[in-house]
Amino acid sequence: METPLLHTRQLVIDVPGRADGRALDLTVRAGEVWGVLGPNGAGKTTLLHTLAGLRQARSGDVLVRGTPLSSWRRRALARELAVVFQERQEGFPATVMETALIGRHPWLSPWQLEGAEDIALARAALSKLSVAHLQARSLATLSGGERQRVAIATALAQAPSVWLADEPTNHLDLHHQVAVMALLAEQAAAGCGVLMCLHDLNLAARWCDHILLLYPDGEACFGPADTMLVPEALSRLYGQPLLVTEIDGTRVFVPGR
Ligand SMILES: Nc1ncnc2c1ncn2[C@@H]1O[C@H](COP(=O)(O)OP(=O)(O)OP(=O)(O)O)[C@@H](O)[C@H]1O
Repeated sequence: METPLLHTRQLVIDVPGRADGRALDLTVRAGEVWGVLGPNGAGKTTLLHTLAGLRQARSGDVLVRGTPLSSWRRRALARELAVVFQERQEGFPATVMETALIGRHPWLSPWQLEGAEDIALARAALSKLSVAHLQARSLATLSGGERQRVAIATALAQAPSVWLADEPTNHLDLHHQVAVMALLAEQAAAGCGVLMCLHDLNLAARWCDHILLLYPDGEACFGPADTMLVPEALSRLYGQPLLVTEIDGTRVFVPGR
């Protein structure tokens, strides 16, 4: 069988003060869209950062194309993995275009300047996220949703094989939430692997084919979306009664009162 884009071996993430919970043997293959669901503090961001090699695991391994993260050179890894962070700190002042071009850096040699092709790819990514008209603007002047779309455009310009996205629909209006979910699904259809943390069950049900449920005590279960997105499991996950119906072939969840 083909080497998966991303997999973990007995991975235990390091959530301070928490027992180990379930060691994860996850496999994200080309074409798959994974949603990670769980209540606040369950460890979704910690998992995503651990998968990206930004945070040390307590134990176990993360492998990209069958090679442990520790064996990858940073630049080569950045050609494979893009991370869309939940909240970004303002770094130095940068324009939208300069930000999108950062996505091209893994593809350039250390002191090489971006070329016409990089600029064209960055512009195409900004267009795809409907923020090309903002390209000369300082990032600091953007709205929350515009900034989120620039972050996703930057990852798109990076042309990764694996997308790790932390609540990618954060700050987005409904139309742009759908546009971003469609973009991630399109990336998967083109051969990428996608793993994202989500709070919106309905977006997860509509767009994800695999789901990981992460519980606050470190327990977890995962599998095909239709086996995971069941009201009993989700009600237990969030400590919140849920009702389910089906519209247009997709499960729709409504909180109980
Ligand atoms: N550096 C740290 N020191 C102490 N505790 C931390 C640290 N980083 C994370 N935590 C704790 O680890 C737990 C998991 O955090 P994490 O951000 O992964 O949760 P999450 O599932 O992404 O939550 P949310 O839905 O609120 O984004 C939280 O209780 C958090 O407070």
